[in-house]
Amino acid sequence: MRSFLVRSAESALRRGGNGPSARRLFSSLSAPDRKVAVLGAAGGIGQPLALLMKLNPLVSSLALYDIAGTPGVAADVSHINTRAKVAGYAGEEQLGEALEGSDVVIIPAGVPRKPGMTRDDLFNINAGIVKSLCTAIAKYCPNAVVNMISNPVNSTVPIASEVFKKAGTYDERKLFGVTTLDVVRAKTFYAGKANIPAADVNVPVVGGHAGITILPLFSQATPASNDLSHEDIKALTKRTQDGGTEVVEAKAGKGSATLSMAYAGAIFADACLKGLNGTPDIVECSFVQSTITELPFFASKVRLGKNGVEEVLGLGPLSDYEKEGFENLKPELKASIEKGIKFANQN
Ligand SMILES: NC(=O)c1ccc[n+]([C@@H]2O[C@H](COP(=O)([O-])OP(=O)(O)OC[C@H]3O[C@@H](n4cnc5c(N)ncnc54)[C@H](O)[C@@H]3O)[C@@H](O)[C@H]2O)c1
Ligand SMILES: O=C(O)C[C@H](O)C(=O)O
Repeated sequence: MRSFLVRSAESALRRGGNGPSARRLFSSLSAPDRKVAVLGAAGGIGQPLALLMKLNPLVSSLALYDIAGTPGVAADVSHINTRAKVAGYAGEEQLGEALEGSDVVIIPAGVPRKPGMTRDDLFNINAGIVKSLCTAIAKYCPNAVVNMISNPVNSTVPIASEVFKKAGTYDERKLFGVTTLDVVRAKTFYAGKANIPAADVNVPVVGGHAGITILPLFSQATPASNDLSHEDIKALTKRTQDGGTEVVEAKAGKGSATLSMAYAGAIFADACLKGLNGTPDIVECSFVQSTITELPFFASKVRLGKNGVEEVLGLGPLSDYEKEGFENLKPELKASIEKGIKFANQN
């Protein structure tokens, strides 16, 4: 078994990996059995995410669930000669079986934006979807780590927390809003402007996942660049905050980011799996229950471990521009969190 894993990881590296992220994604060589379930697996994110999770040698079992279409996706992905055994589940009656025994559940289920919409415009449809999926998670895999991708993340994560609280299964260390795409974008845009290889760059992104609630901390970017003016930093911040809208407009009615999101989702799920497996020093940004501000949820760097969140890390020193952004984002983020909590308790 070990030599199979070594060969899978090495050949994945040879084929695709040339940076720290790719190396981290494919690097573990002797791993315990781990089941990952993707809910919404037939969708624009779900399909490439299923592919990337099938390539991850940390995954031994991959359950692909959607309301329809998953048997085809599962048959297709299952022919790839990597470790994970793949099964497709379609329709609510198969949801329990898809979830049972899962260590990590990734949720990209729900409708995406069209041009002119905000993420909050998705609330009415996606809140109900997330609520019913989380009710099933509480029943069938209450100990799983949950990676919430469905928008609006600033509200869907609080909805999930309330559902789990009501079911008596809430463990704040195991609920994550996936904000990795904001980090991926901040790294790419910064690298482009500073003329640094993208794979070498790190940029924390804090706050939430919508418009001004997305706060990239370019003052903490590594490697530091002395070539960027304040105007450059403002433009990079705005582009990171509007990155989702940039894709929605370019797709012109055919949805939002799917491929970059699948990449970001795979990076984050890999970090969660590494944490569960006891790999030390796994740190990613994520929207989690937090006490680093007065808000109950906030995205920041978190250290991942055997139980999910091991430590919520502080914000570090902020520039004056970032301090202003930090104060400005709080009212909108607070309202989105409260909206999610209210929905979960009234419906
Ligand atoms: N967190 C992020 O950074 C981020 C990035 C991109 C997109 N998103 C969000 O992810 C979600 C999905 O985007 P997409 O482009 O994949 O959309 P999509 O429409 O292509 O796919 C969504 C899938 O969800 C499925 N679905 C709907 N109801 C379901 C249910 N009850 N159970 C299981 N599956 C269900 C649909 O059948 C569909 O296959 C959207 O809400 C989008 O806004 C988040
Ligand atoms: O922008 C969207 O609606 C999708 C996603 O949240 C993104 O950031 O790309």
